[in-house]
Amino acid sequence: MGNRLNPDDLPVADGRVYHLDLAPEELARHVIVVGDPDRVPVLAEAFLATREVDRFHRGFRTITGVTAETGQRVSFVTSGIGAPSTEIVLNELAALNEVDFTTMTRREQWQPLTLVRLGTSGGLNPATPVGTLVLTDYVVGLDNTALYYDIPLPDEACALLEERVRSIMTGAELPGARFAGRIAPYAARSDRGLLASLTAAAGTLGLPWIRGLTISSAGFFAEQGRGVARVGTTHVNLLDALEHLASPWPGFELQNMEMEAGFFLHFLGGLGYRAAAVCVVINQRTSGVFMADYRRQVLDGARLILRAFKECETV
Ligand SMILES: O=P(O)(O)O[C@H]1O[C@H](CO)[C@@H](O)[C@H]1O
Ligand SMILES: O=c1cc[nH]c(=O)[nH]1
Repeated sequence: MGNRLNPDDLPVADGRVYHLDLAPEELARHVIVVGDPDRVPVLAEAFLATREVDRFHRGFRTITGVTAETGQRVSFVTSGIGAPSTEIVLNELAALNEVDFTTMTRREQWQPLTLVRLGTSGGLNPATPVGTLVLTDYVVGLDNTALYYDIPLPDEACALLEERVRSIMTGAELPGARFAGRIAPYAARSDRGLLASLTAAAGTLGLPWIRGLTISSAGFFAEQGRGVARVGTTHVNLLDALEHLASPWPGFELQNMEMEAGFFLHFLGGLGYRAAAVCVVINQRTSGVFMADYRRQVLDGARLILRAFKECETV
């Protein structure tokens, strides 16, 4: 029992993990993770033929069931907003998959989970219309939550991206800003096989979609170039600066900005799970257009992911 987990390290009450209020057998091996808890019942209503679990705790709604279209068991899980919240959820999902809750020890064997983040995002590419589904190829995270997890660089493209974004961020800093030089961009990528399945499903369904580069910010306002508050910001014209990122590399077109894909792909890639991100472009940061009703596009995104899950199952 040397590797028994301390109840304070992994809090479990009534056999269910603390924040998600979920037991190991209640989690499916294919998971769609959404930011907004209200999106969970919408997806369940649209896609599940049967429901076996519906839980809501600490703002995290989870529904598990079998889909009508593919007959696959799937969980819809909430990440909440931002990397810190996502860090809690993904650690608990991994524990549900890898820990025996009766002995509180790590299982010797477990199957990797397959997870896709389905979210909304701000469009950074003027050529990509609002309503498009962005399949994240690579992501650069600007939060510091991921920096607590020492995961090797996935490839050379990630190394290049980290360097480029670091240099762009530094160049956009206001001279003398207190936190100048403190932001450390990190890059991650979607699982190649899962991304290929998503790309194939998107082509089959005939939806507006594009593959590209995503920026994951640590916040929604100053972090995404929104100077709303009455305090100064560390960077000037951050969005203008980031827009210059894509140009040197065909295939690395910058597409969108959101708040979870960076940690999601970094952490899950480190665990060896299959993970990807699909986000609807709901506004155009460069022109200021905003689409408040994106329910149909989110449902399209979920349909696409469920198709890809089914294809992956046979690979
Ligand atoms: O729609 P979700 O999945 O929440 O994603 C986006 O929307 C939130 C900001 O409004 C952030 O969580 C961002 O990543
Ligand atoms: O602009 C946007 C829209 C959605 N989500 C974000 O994080 N930013």
